[in-house]
Amino acid sequence: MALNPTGEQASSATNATPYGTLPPASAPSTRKPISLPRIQEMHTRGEKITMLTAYDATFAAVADAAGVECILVGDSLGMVCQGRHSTVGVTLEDMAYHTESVARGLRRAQGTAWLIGDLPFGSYQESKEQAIRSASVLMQAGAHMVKLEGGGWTTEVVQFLVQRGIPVCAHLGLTPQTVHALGGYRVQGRGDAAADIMKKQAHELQDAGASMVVLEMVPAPLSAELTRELPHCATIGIGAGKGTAGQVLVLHDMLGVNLGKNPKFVRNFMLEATSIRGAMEAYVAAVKNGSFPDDAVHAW
Ligand SMILES: Nc1nc(=O)c2c([nH]1)NC[C@@H]1CN(c3ccc(C(=O)N[C@@H](CCC(=O)O)C(=O)O)cc3)CN21
Ligand SMILES: CC(C)C(=O)C(=O)O
Ligand SMILES: [Mg+2]
Repeated sequence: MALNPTGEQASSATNATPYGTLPPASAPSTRKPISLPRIQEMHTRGEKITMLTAYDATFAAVADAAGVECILVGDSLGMVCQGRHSTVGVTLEDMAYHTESVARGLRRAQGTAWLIGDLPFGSYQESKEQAIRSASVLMQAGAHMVKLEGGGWTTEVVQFLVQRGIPVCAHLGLTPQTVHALGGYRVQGRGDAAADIMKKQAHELQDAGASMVVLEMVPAPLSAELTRELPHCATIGIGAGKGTAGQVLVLHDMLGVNLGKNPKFVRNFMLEATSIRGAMEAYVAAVKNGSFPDDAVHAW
């Protein structure tokens, strides 16, 4: 039986290719594209936002069909696709290539996901002007939003991009591009002093117009507090407990395929599914109903 790219049985053979049957180009989409106002509304209502990384057209289309609302073309591709030990070596060209592939996949599948492109190390640190040049490359590759790591010095960069019409996702806590300065992939924001700095940075980023912020390896009480304190900036947690507006995982991690040891915040959703699409659906369901992440495993 022919399968279309989203893993469903094809209903007609009108769009057959040697590799399977594509949905007809004219098929009306029943879902509305995810927009920034929709993400804001989910945050306001407390409906959990789901995000997964994807690096290619097919996985992006399957994640979209599984109901994942946001797809991040993460610079984690440097680790999971390129085999690096960190994300530091990833270039803007690499990010543009994968962003274009994902954007094409979503277009072909008539996907509705919100597409976020990660600005890689070295592509926004030099100046606001460098940042907007780099962000433009990812937007022209098909991203709807760009993400950049760090707080404090990034505030004016975020404001510059947002004022020029580029939606921005910030990223606080463990910022993998600065792993060498942080001394390893470890929890951030522990203790009152570090928590106060993160809170200040998060408020500045919201005020600068960041409409999302990834909180990576942050103590659960701190990320829950930030989520309540930032009504205009949806918090997306990874190893940050269940109190955030949404969750993100690296695609390969949640499918149980890896080159080494997984971070302990990862859950392998293939163990409760019989297909990749099923695993993604299980992830969406678990985030929506609050059963992922799990308090015991994901508290720092
Ligand atoms: N496959 C993959 N998954 C990710 O979540 C991920 C990437 N790659 N690449 C970019 C960053 C790097 N991240 C990482 C990488 C390693 C750990 C890790 O080893 N954590 C250990 C040690 C914690 C500690 O020392 O306190 C853990 O047990 O969670 C965590 C996050 C998260 N991101
Ligand atoms: C882990 C997420 C948040 C990320 O930045 C990436 O995949 O690069
Ligand atoms: Mg990243």
